[in-house]
Amino acid sequence: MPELVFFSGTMDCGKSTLALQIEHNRSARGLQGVILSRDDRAGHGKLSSRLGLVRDAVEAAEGMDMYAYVVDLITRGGRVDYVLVDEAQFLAPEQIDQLARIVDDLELDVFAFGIATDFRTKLFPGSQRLIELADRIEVLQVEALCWCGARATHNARTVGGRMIVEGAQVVVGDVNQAAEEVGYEVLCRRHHRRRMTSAAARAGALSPDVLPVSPH
Ligand SMILES: Nc1ncnc2c1ncn2[C@@H]1O[C@H](COP(=O)(O)OP(=O)(O)O)[C@@H](O)[C@H]1O
Ligand SMILES: Cc1cn([C@H]2C[C@H](O)[C@@H](COP(=O)(O)O)O2)c(=O)[nH]c1=O
Repeated sequence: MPELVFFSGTMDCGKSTLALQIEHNRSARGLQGVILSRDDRAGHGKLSSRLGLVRDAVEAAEGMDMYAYVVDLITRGGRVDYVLVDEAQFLAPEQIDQLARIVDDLELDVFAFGIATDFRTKLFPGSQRLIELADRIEVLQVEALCWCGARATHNARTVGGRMIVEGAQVVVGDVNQAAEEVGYEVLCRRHHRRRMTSAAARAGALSPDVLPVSPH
């Protein structure tokens, strides 16, 4: 039975790596996938992993009808055995509905990879729709860790290592960015709530009175 599967986890937990592995294993057995991505850090039309692998992908642009794209490919004689989408959090909810229609009407597996929540802990609209529609949600087994050693469950946006809570929902970026650049850091909920990034924790350790921990 074909499925819509949402592989989810924090940033930097191995989602793109798994996407590339799934594609590799299937293509090794002669299966042909449609590989889509949206706003990958490596550029438009790319699917990249921090392990260093990168491959070409179809850019899942704003307004693109995912169902019509696959139907058109098949109508023109192309072979499609499955569909894979990275950075699926950036898709519009209606594009997720189109992915579900690919599963139901074309009977193809669709594998979507993405983070569920943004730097303010709010669901991305695309991820919300995936949670609503997916046959299965898989949480990645390789845990990203907070600086305290606990499992990281949330994504923080940082400038110079300090957590910020204002700004646009979508800002393409990476973890471990140089100071002053906008970047991201994965944290456990406790430290996300306290806005305590690794840099803030280091500063707190140097002068314990700098960062009183709010009980709220
Ligand atoms: N130098 C490295 N050696 C081993 N593993 C690494 C290295 N750099 C990154 N990784 C692994 O890659 C993971 C990030 O993979 P990636 O697919 O880019 O994540 P995601 O798509 O979830 O943001 C890290 O959690 C880590 O396990
Ligand atoms: C938390 C958060 C992240 N983003 C962006 C930053 C990256 O470009 C991607 C996540 O990529 P990854 O492969 O999972 O590391 O999402 C964003 O735009 N807004 C956010 O709040």
